[in-house]
Amino acid sequence: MASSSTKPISTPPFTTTISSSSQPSTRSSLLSFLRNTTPTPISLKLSHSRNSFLNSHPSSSRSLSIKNATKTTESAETSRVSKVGGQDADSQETKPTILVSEKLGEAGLELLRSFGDVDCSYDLSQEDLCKKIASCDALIVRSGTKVTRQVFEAAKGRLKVVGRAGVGIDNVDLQAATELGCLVVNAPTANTVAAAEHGIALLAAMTRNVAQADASMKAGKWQRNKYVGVSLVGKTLAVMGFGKVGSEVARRAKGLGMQVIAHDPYAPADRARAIGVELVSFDQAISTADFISLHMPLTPSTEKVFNDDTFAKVKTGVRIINVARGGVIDEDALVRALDSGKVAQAALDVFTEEPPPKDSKLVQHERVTVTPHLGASTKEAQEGVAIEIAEAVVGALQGELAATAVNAPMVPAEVLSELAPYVVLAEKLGRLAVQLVAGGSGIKSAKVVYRSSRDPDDLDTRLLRAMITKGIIEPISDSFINLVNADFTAKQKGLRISEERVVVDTSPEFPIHSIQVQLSDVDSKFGSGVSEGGDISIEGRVKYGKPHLTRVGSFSVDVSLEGNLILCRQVDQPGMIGQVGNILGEQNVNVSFMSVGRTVQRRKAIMAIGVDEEPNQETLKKIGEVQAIEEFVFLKL
Ligand SMILES: NC(=O)C1=CN([C@@H]2O[C@H](COP(=O)(O)OP(=O)(O)OC[C@H]3O[C@@H](n4cnc5c(N)ncnc54)[C@H](O)[C@@H]3O)[C@@H](O)[C@H]2O)C=CC1
Ligand SMILES: O=C(O)C(=O)COP(=O)(O)O
Repeated sequence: MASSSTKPISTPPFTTTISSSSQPSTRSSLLSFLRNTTPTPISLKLSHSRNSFLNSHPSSSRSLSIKNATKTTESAETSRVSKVGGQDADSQETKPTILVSEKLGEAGLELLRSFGDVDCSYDLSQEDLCKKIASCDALIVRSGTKVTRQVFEAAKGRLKVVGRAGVGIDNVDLQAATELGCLVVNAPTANTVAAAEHGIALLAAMTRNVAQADASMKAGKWQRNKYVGVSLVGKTLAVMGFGKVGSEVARRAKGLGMQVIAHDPYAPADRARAIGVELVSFDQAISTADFISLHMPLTPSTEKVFNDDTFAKVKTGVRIINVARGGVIDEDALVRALDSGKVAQAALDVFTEEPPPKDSKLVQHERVTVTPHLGASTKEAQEGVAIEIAEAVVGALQGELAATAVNAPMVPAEVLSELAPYVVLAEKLGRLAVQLVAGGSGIKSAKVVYRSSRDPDDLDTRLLRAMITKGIIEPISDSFINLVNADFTAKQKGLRISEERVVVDTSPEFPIHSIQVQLSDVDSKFGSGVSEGGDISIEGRVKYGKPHLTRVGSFSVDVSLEGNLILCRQVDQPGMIGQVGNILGEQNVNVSFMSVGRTVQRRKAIMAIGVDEEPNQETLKKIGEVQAIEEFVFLKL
């Protein structure tokens, strides 16, 4: 039962707080970012017909946590890893299965092996990949594996994370991954220098005909006049895509005495200026350059941006280097431009189809230098990439947020550690608010109000918003909801989430003073949860690093958000805490926290009771029968 020790927190006016019990650490809560927990709302008094949205059912028990995942998977290979059946998975030793479908650096493999069962199966056909994937928790790929919708569907919900050991994720169907709640992470930094160096190597090799001259000598020839090259110094290089690789190429090209211009619609001008590069329009870049080096990702908007029209605008005799993706060039158009002399030479590391057909005109072209997608292939880059991706995948399998997530809010580590307790709070508030909704009307809009003393630009709320969305959607959806697909699922369900920032005069040491979740145009099964404005309204704060519920409707309370929660509205009178506490105690339900909030003394009060266990129906019925209690609701956190 509750002890009578008072927690040293400042309570709002008219609020009494009694607490016992240890609280979950923020870290353990953090681990649940990518998990799916499934509360089932139960309410007695004032519980009318359930609205269509809520009616949709309690959510499934799928989870991104390894333990739960093995619980729900039925494949033969899973049972080899763990046969937990219907038992409590916590008591089982389970190891995740990680499929590595392309060669990965040894240091990364070691890290993965220390955590899970690693299956290195290279050169799998799509069919074999689809068969294998149903028994895998993670998949690690490079550019050679196509992770299609078919693969995600074949995973039947078990696959939690796809790790791309490199930058480009054009071989992964991100939309399918997101819809099915599978996190995609990449390793964006470890191969930047390798790719840039390869770009420079191709540039130099192409202009001095190194590959052609080498082949000629090996064929027994000595052709000094045939392989006269062109110089780089003083020439203009256009870097298309001024990101990590592009800017490193630019830096190196400047060292070779080239003039460098760049085109990138999203690159900040000051970064370009800092290394003496002018950002220009696409047309200006291609029409003034002697050399064009491609460094943009392959996306629907960059696919075949180099086509007949583009080649018509380039300087005659231009030389092209592509270490980005083959698909950004229309390869047939490039062959035409080479044949016509519009393009003098090309150096290509990447191709639309890899490997390209043996009779590819482009590969066979005399003025084209080719390498088989070697941009990232240095020992250093491969070790770095392997470690970067192994860490991200292991973290994701443990339920942690990945700083390199491609299809979930990505938050820098320092921001994440500051936001962590608010993230836990955000999900719990969403979860509580939705459990107060009664039947009759679907939830169409939710509003989140963040009160903070920080400048709006200084607070990134994407992660909080996603967690509130997850909290709202999860209890009312039969599909698997996590941080990855929460927004997508909310949109599918027609739920609009708006956000408002209110600047308050509190200590800027803390990023957020309070978070309020309001659900409008819905009926509540707990009338006291409705604010004066008519919305279901729940507000919380982080206190001493822990999430607290501080307001329900227009009642101030103060209860630590852990375990489960009972909210009662009663006539404010002595003995209420004791009566309810006794009922719970008789059933061995431990009270972890208790708080009474009232508007006017001896009139209405709200009692918020944190309970470790879930009271049975009998216990809840007894609480409902206490005379002074007018309504109450049991909520799972
Ligand atoms: N050949 C190889 O082995 C390697 C190839 N790559 C390729 O290089 C690409 C770039 O890598 P990073 O620099 O690390 O990525 P990044 O994300 O740092 O840079 C990409 C840049 O392209 C820009 N961009 C996007 N759309 C554009 C457009 N329409 N026109 C011009 N710029 C546009 C972006 O704003 C961004 O600044 C990757 O997406 C990958 O496809 C990367 C590493 C190795
Ligand atoms: O990182 C990238 O985008 C690359 O293209 C490298 O590809 P790879 O891992 O060598 O197949």
